[in-house]
Amino acid sequence: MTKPILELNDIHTNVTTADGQSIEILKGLNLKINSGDFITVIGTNGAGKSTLFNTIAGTLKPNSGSISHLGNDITKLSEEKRSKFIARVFQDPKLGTAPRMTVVENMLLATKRGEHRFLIPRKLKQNLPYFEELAKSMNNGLENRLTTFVSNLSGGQRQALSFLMATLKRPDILLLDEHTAALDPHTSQNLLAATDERIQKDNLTALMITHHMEDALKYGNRLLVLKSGQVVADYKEEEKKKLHLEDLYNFFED
Ligand SMILES: Nc1ncnc2c1ncn2[C@@H]1O[C@H](COP(=O)(O)OP(=O)(O)OP(=O)(O)O)[C@@H](O)[C@H]1O
Repeated sequence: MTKPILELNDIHTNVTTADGQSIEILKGLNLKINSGDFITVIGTNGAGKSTLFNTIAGTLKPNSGSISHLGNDITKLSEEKRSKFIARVFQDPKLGTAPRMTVVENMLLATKRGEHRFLIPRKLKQNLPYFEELAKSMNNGLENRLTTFVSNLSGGQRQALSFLMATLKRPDILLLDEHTAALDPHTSQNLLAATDERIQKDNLTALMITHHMEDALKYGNRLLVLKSGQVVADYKEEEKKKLHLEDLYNFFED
């Protein structure tokens, strides 16, 4: 059998509060992610969803437990080194892009994720048709703003750019941390549709945190429910297809 692309074993992760207290957020979390999985992740506020992403990305180191990537132990690997194979898109449109650079300059930098990065004007010209095609695929006019400074883009265009940048150099694991939450409903649905299309087309492995149960049901082949720092449900393929909104709302009661 092929090795999981990522495996988390008995992960315990603490965070330090403003008054210096260390509190355990992930409490013995286990998860196996297979190549091509598109997993939607839901759970109450404070369930540990972002802490899970921080632990996967290496922003936070677990107190105990292990993480392996294609069978190799990466528990102690730095965030920078993990960025060679893990890409992340955040909720905040200001994160993940360089505001004083143009759209295409940002895209060129993204082709070197996890490496030393500098801009070569010749490469920019060579890649222009490809970048334009990618921008078009986002269906929000980004292709008409290729030489615009990122700070002048709309929130939706900026998030679409962040998403493209995270996927330009194929990541083994793509982490989408409520990447459409700051957008209006129409813009959000547009970006989600473009996200899904790219994930399917490139057969990417992705985890997507969302507070919208409809989206959690609609997208992906797997649905994970987090509660108090543990996985309390993990619906795969056929099981997920049979789920209804009420089934998910039940997890948010008490
Ligand atoms: N860096 C930090 N410093 C202090 N507390 C933190 C930190 N990160 C997270 N926490 C706390 O840890 C708990 C879990 O947070 P986390 O962001 O992982 O939850 P979440 O499931 O993503 O929630 P939400 O849906 O609200 O984003 C929360 O109580 C949060 O306040």
